[in-house]
Amino acid sequence: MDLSTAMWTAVVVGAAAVYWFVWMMGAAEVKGKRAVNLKMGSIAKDKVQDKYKQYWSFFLRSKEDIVAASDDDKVPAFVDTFYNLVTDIYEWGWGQSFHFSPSLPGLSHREATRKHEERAADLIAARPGQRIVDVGCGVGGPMRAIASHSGAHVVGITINEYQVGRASAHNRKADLDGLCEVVCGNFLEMPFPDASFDGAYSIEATCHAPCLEDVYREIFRVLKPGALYVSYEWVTTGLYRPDDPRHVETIRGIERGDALPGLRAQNEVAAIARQAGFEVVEERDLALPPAEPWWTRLQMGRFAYWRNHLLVSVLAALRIAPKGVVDVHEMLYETARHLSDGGETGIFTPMHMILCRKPLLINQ
Ligand SMILES: C=C(CC[C@@H](C)[C@H]1CC[C@H]2C3=CC[C@H]4[C@H](C)[C@@H](O)CC[C@]4(C)[C@H]3CC[C@]12C)C(C)C
Ligand SMILES: C[S@@+](CC[C@H](N)C(=O)[O-])C[C@H]1O[C@@H](n2cnc3c(N)ncnc32)[C@H](O)[C@@H]1O
Repeated sequence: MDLSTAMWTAVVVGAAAVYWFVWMMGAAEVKGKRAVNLKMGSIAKDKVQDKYKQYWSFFLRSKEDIVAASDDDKVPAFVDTFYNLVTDIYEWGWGQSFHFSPSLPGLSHREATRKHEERAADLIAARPGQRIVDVGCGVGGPMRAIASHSGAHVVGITINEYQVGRASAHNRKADLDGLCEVVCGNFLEMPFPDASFDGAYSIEATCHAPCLEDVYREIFRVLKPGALYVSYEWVTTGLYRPDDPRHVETIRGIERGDALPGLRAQNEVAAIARQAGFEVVEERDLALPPAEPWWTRLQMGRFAYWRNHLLVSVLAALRIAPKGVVDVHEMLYETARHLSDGGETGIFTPMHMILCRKPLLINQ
């Protein structure tokens, strides 16, 4: 082989390797978002790093510090920034459903995710002709699963405008835009009339509210009397010891890497729901045995994280992705470690299920 043939062979093989690395290895589990298309929501490319720093210094504080600085009301704006920073990375590396689910032997992650979503629809007995609200809908993975499983009309609300665009595009692509609708708004002040929904659900979303009672009250307001509401809550369990520094570090790690103004304790949730006016029908940690661990999906991807880290670093160096994407990716990697510690030690669950009913007769 002469020199020029060898050089051309090297160029072709190199290009094929780069193509394979970026497009095949870096492809989203659920196709639709690829590494080369990573944006940071509606943040301009040159502002990503600043926005990330602002986010980080806000959530680096504990709940007590946020409250002491009277910064509670700034939480939704920082949660919005968070989702500008992470939405594309989540979609690329996890899929269109931004939540966990128990592993189900013999089923893929995607199938297990779907079962967890359909379970929510079944719990509130969603059916055709009903209007259901999805409180904190992300890019609509659960909404599409629930609408097609139940035949109900689902209206999702998210604080993040970029997610509204993504969710609406996915709805159209899935031919579900007749049954699924997305609005941008704050779930603490929803742009919906009183008693306008037949049911509601929230999947791993209300943990972003500084005060759980406020969001539960708002959901209560928009529900018709007799309607059901189910939530999958992020909480610390009874195994959490606030005097154990390793427990505290795990929980603080989960809070700062997931835009949470302070995790609540599992045994507080039902009392809060009652305080908001609901009857509590059922309450259960869906992560408890016989459920299989939800956190193994995070651990099994160690190699994938390193591959992804390399990929985002290359894309940022080539200025295809914004510079700050590497910081955000690193933050998520750390967060994954804390989440899986939380799962393994049992001090944290992302799926404390609470099923509530708005009473038919309300005592004033
Ligand atoms: C409910 C919430 C989000 C839960 C999960 C969907 C996300 C929590 C942590 C995320 C991730 C961590 C590691 C990332 C990895 C480094 C990257 O290469 C690919 C994406 C990750 C796997 C990413 C995916 C989504 C999470 C699992 C919170 C915010 C209330
Ligand atoms: C972890 S994601 C879960 C999304 C979706 N439930 C799912 O499982 O795919 C949390 C969602 O809550 C939304 N959210 C957080 N705080 C909010 C607020 N104050 N008002 C409306 N949406 C909010 C975020 O924008 C995001 O869409």
